[in-house]
Amino acid sequence: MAPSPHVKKAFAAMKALQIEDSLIKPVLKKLLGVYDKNWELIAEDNYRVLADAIFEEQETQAIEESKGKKKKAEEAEASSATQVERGKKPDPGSIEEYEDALADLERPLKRVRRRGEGGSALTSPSLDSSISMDLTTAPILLPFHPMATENDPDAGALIVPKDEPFPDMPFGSTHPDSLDRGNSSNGHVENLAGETASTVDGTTNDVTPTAIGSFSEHKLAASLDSSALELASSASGEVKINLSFAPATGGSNLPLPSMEELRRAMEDKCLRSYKILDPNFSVLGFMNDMCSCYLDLATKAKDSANQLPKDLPFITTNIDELKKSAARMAFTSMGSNDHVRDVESSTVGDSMGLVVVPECQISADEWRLISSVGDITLGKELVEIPWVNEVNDKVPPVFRYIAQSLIYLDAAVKFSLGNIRDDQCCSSCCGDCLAPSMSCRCATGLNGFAYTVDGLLHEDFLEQCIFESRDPRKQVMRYCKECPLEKAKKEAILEPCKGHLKRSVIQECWSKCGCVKKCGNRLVQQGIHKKLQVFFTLDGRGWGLRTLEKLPKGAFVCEFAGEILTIPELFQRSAERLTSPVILDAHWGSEGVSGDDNKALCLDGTQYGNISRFINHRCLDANLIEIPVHVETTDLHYYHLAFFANREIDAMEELTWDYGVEFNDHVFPTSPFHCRCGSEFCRNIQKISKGKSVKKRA
Ligand SMILES: C[S@@+](CC[C@H](N)C(=O)[O-])C[C@H]1O[C@@H](n2cnc3c(N)ncnc32)[C@H](O)[C@@H]1O
Repeated sequence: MAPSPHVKKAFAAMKALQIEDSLIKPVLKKLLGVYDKNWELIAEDNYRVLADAIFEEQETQAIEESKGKKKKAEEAEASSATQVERGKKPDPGSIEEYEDALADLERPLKRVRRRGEGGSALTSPSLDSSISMDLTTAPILLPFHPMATENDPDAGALIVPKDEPFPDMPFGSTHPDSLDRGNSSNGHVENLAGETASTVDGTTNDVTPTAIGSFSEHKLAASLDSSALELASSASGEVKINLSFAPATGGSNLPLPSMEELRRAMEDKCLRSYKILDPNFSVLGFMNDMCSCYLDLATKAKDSANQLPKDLPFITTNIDELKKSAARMAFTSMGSNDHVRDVESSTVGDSMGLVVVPECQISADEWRLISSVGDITLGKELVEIPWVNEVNDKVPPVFRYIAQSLIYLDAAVKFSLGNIRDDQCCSSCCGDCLAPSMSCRCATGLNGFAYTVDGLLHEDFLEQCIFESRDPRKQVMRYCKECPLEKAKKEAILEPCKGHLKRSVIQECWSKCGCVKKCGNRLVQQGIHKKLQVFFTLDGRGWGLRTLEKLPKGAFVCEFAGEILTIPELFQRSAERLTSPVILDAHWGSEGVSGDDNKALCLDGTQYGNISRFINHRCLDANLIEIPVHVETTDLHYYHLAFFANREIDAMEELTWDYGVEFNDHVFPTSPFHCRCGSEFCRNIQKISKGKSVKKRA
């Protein structure tokens, strides 16, 4: 009979994965039986099920061998051979025909997957009693250990899982008392019934029962390599994966996802991320993804933005690992030595088997960091802004995301309706002030309407702003009688004002206007709409912000939000720690601007800030321009600082703005940096002497 092309293809696919022919044959035979010779299913995803099944078979064999069951395996093999000998009619396309043809092919024994990595068995049938993780049926135990609080005295009790399909399985669990009692911390793992489970070194311990259940004797499988996976297997080969799940403090009221939801989310993630047979697939990454998915599903269901950390759980295969990076697992291949160190330092006892994860607390800031992988804004903007790090294992600095600037302490910012004169707004109009039929008073403001109906800056207005900031011939300087910056230095002799650049400003419709929220003259106050991403730069500038979509010239990107500080507050703060201030000096030196200490303001986005705190500096030819925007008050001391694209910006381009810093001149007491902007106009290279204007930013 001519060789079946199906079988031939299957062998070729496995050979490409450097799997020995002798391993393929028995497994393929079984698969044909399981799948009722449905080649379509077997061939899916480049014979994924076959590869998975072979890996499983290998693992099964390894386990059986170690348990002294080699003999049994040989019998099974012999029995299957006898069946063939007895003249059982070969299946159409039987693999026997290909043995000869494939016999002389090279058969390197290299495994596709790395040590410590398991095959995904999410969709492949389990051929024998092999190790598998079937999320559709196998329970994933989530021991939940809230600490008892005044309001919830019951917290701290173990939650007993419902309807365990595998009642005789031991579990690695994090007992709330495990650290205190000390008797469960030395190389043994306690099952849910409080019985003692054997560790891999065979020692046992007695533990006071704390929950229901009865367990037969099983050996605990060693965790894969030194990873933090908590796996337990029974003699029959069933495996349970323990996700330690505990709140940081207090109780949890998260609407937890079902196992089915989790399975679907993980499958989706695997399909997207791992491309099935990718040699880089790792179980550890998979497990961490699963934890992240679980957390995502749970926190999405509950407005995570408003959650206090004490209400939220953390889920971990190893808490230190997760603390360090939720995204790290997905973004980088973690150094194995690091990982071992993490496991060792975070586990109690020296068990090489299941690890007992101590009840860890994570700080509120760490929690925010972990949970913000998908959206660094924590849902506080209209759009999600993810962060990625494809360079190293760093996570973004801890800060509190605020979409709008907030007064720190003494800043005298007045938002009052009385401040807005009737002739400064369009109280009689309705709808969209940019609509052609509208004659709106705001249009007769300083610059008319700055925006087009398409939501972009008018070209001529943008050009004017660009000239004002870049072209010394167009720059107008204003000088304070007593400059707040000089005053704040508190030097014996007050230095004269160095001058402040006069800038064109935008006046948006404000609260007294009768137009709708969606009015075209309310662009900045409508918030971020562009797809942005925080990423780690390759050239030593730390984190940066880039756009994931093409931005037209004049598009609004974001505003600079931070704490509103007075200048004396800024100087005091800068003496204590690093600040990233933006001075709101666009009107300084003009009429109507007092030298009052509490009215000269700046924004500091270091601790409380928005996405703009990640925008790096570029000398002169940055692609963003910052423009003052008056939104809720006519008070010239306070305005929003909005970033617009000053040219068309490609998707994935980094967004930059010129901080206005002169690298050889330290007006503000903040840390200077060595500029790596790469611009041909870089002031750090040219070492231009004293600047033309007061720095906007230190
Ligand atoms: C507002 S932060 C920008 C985000 C910052 N890269 C981060 O990782 O958080 C300003 C700091 O970024 C770094 N930075 C920004 N632009 C830079 C440049 N052109 N060259 C070198 N470092 C830069 C400096 O450390 C600077 O103090």
